[in-house]
Amino acid sequence: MYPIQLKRLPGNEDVALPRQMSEWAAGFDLHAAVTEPIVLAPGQRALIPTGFAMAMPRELEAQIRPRSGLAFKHGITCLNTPGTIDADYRGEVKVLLVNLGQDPFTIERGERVAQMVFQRVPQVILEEVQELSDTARGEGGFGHTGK
Ligand SMILES: O=c1ccn([C@H]2C[C@H](O)[C@@H](COP(=O)(O)OP(=O)(O)OP(=O)(O)O)O2)c(=O)[nH]1
Ligand SMILES: [Mg+2]
Repeated sequence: MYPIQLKRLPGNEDVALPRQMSEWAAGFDLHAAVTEPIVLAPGQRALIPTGFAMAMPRELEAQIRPRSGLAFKHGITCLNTPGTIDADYRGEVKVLLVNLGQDPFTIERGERVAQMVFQRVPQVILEEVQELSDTARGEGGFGHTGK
């Protein structure tokens, strides 16, 4: 269990903090902290505030992912999915939504607009070399094994 600290930002006492909607849910749903409803026209994007900031151990990241129900029913998704929350970020968590549907979609205050999944990030060291190890795949990619 990793401890994650959440800080509610002023004026958002009425907006729920991230929460799991079932006991084993991978994602914590994020609630919109918009001050008034936002109408997203087809093709339009908007940065949605969530009303909180957080601190997590450095070996973690948080991914902001779409909710499949909003995507399926309304074409609402995260433009930068999965969004990346760095462990050292202390600003408000925001959700970049885009409307890929055919109808305007209204985002109400308190509505669940996305979900946040925590992941461990391996610590790595990048080193520049002149030669890479040989493999059977070599440089083959982008479908070279067939359809
Ligand atoms: O969906 C997102 C994506 C990012 N962020 C915040 C947290 C993250 O740590 C920071 C930077 O995100 P990212 O690295 O994806 O954006 P960038 O364009 O590279 O900005 P920066 O130069 O600030 O790293 O913005 C969000 O609140 N929501
Ligand atoms: Mg960045």
